Amino acid sequence: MERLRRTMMFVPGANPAMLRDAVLYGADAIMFDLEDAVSLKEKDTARVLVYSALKTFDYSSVETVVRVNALSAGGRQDIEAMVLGGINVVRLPKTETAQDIVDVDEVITAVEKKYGIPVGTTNMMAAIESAEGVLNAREIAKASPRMIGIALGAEDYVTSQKTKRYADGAELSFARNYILHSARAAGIAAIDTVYSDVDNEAGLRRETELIKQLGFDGKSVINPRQIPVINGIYAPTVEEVQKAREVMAGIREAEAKGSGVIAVDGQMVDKPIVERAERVLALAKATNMEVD
Ligand SMILES: CC(=O)SCCNC(=O)CCNC(=O)[C@H](O)C(C)(C)COP(=O)(O)OP(=O)(O)OC[C@H]1O[C@@H](n2cnc3c(N)ncnc32)[C@H](O)[C@@H]1OP(=O)(O)O
Ligand SMILES: O=C([O-])CC(=O)C(=O)O
Ligand SMILES: [Mg+2]
Repeated sequence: MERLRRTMMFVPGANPAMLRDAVLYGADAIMFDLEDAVSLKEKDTARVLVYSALKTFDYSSVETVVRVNALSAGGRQDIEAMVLGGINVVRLPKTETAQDIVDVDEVITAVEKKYGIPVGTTNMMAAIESAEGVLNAREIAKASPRMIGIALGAEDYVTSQKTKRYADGAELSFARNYILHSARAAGIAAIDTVYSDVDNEAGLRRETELIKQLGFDGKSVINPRQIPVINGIYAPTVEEVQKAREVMAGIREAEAKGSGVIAVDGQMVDKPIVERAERVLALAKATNMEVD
């Protein structure tokens, strides 16, 4: 089973208490922020704080991600400190072109070589936050073998589209679908954007149901209260697990009889349905549900 990326929690890099406790809340990934959650005068402090957090705290149960600044705005120093600190993934915000990814890849490679870290150790992802970025998503997703995912950054995106976020998400429909297709075509993860209204649990639920239906792996998160809601929506239900087990038992029986297709509860079961059942069981196992 591929790595779970249901919840990636932003943690402002200049906040020592949040850096210390971030791992406690059950997010699949902790995303240290050196970009928009950090004021200009705190940029250097945040870089040092996140570096020492990486060296001090045990993040082994989660994937560590850092949102760096643009290469022209301190990103080189960010990357050097984070790669040296052992970060798992560098996330480039406001990615516009595949060349942006190639440029960051080169900086990471230079840092890995400088410190004797095997080249390729550090993964990358891109946040896409503009029309240009969305239209180039397909090339961005394939721009480096380090790429593990692409994410929508909807707050900047709607601003650049001269709109705002609405409850039904219609303004994000094209970007979400294009980013999702680009990620799937490249064989990497698709991560949906943050839900900024932290006190609106019903709204978060609606949005998460929608992006799960589309096929996203998960969402970026800004507050610990959002994590159990999203992880819960992504967990398979007991009925889904039961159905998946019936499908697997049925297909084993059919294969024993030399057939590739059977009916379970009046529904046709063939290869893609078996693949989905396997995914449900793997997801159930990964989320510690009882499967057998
Ligand atoms: C458009 C973008 O770029 S989004 C990405 C950049 N933005 C961010 O990173 C924002 C991150 N989130 C936050 O700063 C905060 O959650 C806010 C400002 C949205 C809300 O703050 P609050 O109302 O104080 O949150 P809340 O009361 O739920 O906090 C509860 C606890 O969780 C902690 N917490 C809140 N958010 C986070 C976080 N993102 N990471 C780690 N810990 C957090 C708080 O420190 C608090 O801890 P405590 O109980 O030990 O004091
Ligand atoms: O990447 C995200 O979801 C947060 C962000 O920067 C944006 O929405 O502009
Ligand atoms: Mg943004």
